[in-house]
Amino acid sequence: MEGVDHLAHERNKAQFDVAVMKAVWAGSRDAYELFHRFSRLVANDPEMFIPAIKAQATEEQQKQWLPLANKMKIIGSYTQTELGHGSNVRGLETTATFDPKTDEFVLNSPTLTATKWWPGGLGKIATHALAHARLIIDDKDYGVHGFLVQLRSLDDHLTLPGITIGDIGMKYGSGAYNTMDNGSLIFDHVRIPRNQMLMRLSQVTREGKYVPSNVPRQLSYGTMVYVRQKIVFDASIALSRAVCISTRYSAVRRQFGSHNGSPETQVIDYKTQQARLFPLLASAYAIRFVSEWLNSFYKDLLQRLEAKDFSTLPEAHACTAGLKSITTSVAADGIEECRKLCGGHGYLTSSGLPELSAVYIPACTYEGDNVVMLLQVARYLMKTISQLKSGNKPVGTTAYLGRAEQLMQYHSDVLRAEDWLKPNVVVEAFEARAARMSMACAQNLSKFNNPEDGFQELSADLVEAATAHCQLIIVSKFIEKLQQDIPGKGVKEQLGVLRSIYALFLLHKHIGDFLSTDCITPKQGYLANEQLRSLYSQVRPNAIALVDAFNYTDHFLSSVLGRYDGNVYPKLYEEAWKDPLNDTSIPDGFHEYVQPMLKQPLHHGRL
Ligand SMILES: CCCCCCCC/C=C\CCCCCC(=O)SCCNC(=O)CCNC(=O)[C@H](O)C(C)(C)COP(=O)(O)OP(=O)(O)OC[C@H]1O[C@@H](n2cnc3c(N)ncnc32)[C@H](O)[C@@H]1OP(=O)(O)O
Ligand SMILES: Cc1cc2nc3c(=O)[nH]c(=O)nc-3n(C[C@H](O)[C@H](O)[C@H](O)COP(=O)(O)OP(=O)(O)OC[C@H]3O[C@@H](n4cnc5c(N)ncnc54)[C@H](O)[C@@H]3O)c2cc1C
Repeated sequence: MEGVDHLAHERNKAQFDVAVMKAVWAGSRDAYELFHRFSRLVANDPEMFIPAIKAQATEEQQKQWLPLANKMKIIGSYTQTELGHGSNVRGLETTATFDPKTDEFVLNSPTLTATKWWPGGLGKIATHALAHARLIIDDKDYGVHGFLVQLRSLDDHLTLPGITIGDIGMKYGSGAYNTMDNGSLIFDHVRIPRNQMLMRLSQVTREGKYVPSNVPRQLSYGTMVYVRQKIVFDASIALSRAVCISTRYSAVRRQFGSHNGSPETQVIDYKTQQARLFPLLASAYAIRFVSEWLNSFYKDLLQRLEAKDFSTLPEAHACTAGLKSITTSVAADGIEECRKLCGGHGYLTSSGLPELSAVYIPACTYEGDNVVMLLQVARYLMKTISQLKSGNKPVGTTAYLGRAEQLMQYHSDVLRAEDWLKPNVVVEAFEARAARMSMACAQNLSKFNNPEDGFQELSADLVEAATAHCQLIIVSKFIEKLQQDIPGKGVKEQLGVLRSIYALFLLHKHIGDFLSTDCITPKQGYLANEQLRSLYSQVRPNAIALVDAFNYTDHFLSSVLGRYDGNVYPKLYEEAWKDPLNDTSIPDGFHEYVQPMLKQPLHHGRL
């Protein structure tokens, strides 16, 4: 029935102020108002290019290029990855050789594997590329730098001489990511003026002298730091969208349990459904809050960089790389789990979930493969530990490693299931687990003569240690969020429940880590699980209101199963009838191919 709210009885169960929770989810009341007024930002925003210019171009270059990019007079593509090299940026092969006679750089792709491959917008639309290439002066290789290269005529959009561009072809699924023209590009001795090398961080003079910057070379990777922190925020959107669909549908869907004609059981009431769904609901909130924190950390980094304070750059890199990795993996896996939670209907395009999954899963790869990113975190952790000996006191997200000795002695004092609700009890257990895993890696590394050999050999353990560290950050930031003043009836209580679910679910999932590092006993692990079950029951009456707090419109969700009004079945049926196969009752080709078979004579009563 139109106009009837089939989920009203669920909404009436809520024990908290949903309007206030909407503002908490949005970040502030103002952010909520803004969000309410404006439609969502489109994920594949072609402005990727612009942050890179801001980060790497001189003021003069910015004055020249940014107005053009902002007014869409030029369309740029961030062109870094090559056919043979993605993760290993230092291994890129494209060259930009300085020609002192003409005061130009000559861009060239010396091999097939040097072909630029993947950059978004490059295949068909971009007029310019921010191309990453090795700077060569007098046969000397100065490593990878950024160059602005015009690709296509601004008059007729035809490619310029020496440039071969194409689209790299269809991608996973048939959905929206195929509307993105990820491209391939070969340079054949393409000339650009010297002032089109981005020279904020290092310069090449008219005489061909390389002037290295007095700032860390890692600043040239600044765009990746910027985009990675954006991707963490994006993960909260993608996961919460899937969770919203799956939670609403789980309250609508009924299976089994009918007695004497009573309705069947709502599948959301099955404990197994809750144990799969509610941790994802909690994860969506956890990722949202950690992304909020990461964004403020990033803003602080920018202010420091302005003042030539580079002290937090390594931590910013480790946090953005690690959180990008953890949150996109959780979101990608979570979307797939949400699809399964919707049973067969989840596999229909009209559920919105297959499309969301196909568009989202490359987030685990782009802007840094997730394992490669965790290995960067592991390097940072190992470096931090190695500096402990020289009295360096770690700060920020690694401050706990400064208490490593104490954490090595830690044994959880949990006696009852409710003890696991205390934030300090949880944080200590997560700190001890992360510290012990990292310390064990550091100790094993010290047995190798060549640290790089050791790093390779132990890389699987290092990834696990990095994961434990990143999970600790997320748990801690959730706890810190709740230390803020949050008004509204029941809002803080509900967030407290979600915080505990998030932490205890992780503890349950990684129980092997906690037990093998001797941080908790099997009995304490059992108590954590007992507490988790009781928390699921507390979330149950609030589940629909907690996803309503995301404030997503039906248009944004694009899902028959996730409709706000829960009116799923008539709409599913209606959607099916929009399938072009249903335009005619006899399918194309039936008369040509199927009917002749049906008309073949029977032999002895058989075909
Ligand atoms: C604009 C809005 C965006 C909205 C976003 C939401 C939606 C997005 C939707 C679609 C977007 C799709 C975008 C996709 C775009 C791309 O994929 S662009 C290509 C991205 N490519 C990568 O991410 C490559 C990954 N590889 C790397 O980052 C590096 O090669 C590496 C870090 C793995 C290794 O670099 P290398 O120089 O070889 O490093 P090391 O020798 O290991 O390290 C040297 C030191 O530098 C430190 N470091 C490394 N990276 C950074 C960094 N980014 N910032 C600061 N510092 C860094 C590293 O820790 C080492 O430090 P130490 O010497 O102290 O140990
Ligand atoms: C949808 C999409 C959009 C993209 N957009 C852009 C763009 O706009 N611009 C751009 O320049 N690029 C873009 N890329 C490219 C993207 O950044 C790279 O694909 C990404 O950085 C991963 O690099 P790779 O493909 O070389 O993976 P590889 O490094 O080849 O990864 C293959 C496997 O090797 C493993 N591996 C690699 N190195 C190590 C190591 N050191 N230790 C252990 N394991 C390792 C990885 O974990 C992975 O399992 C895009 C990619 C995708 C999928």
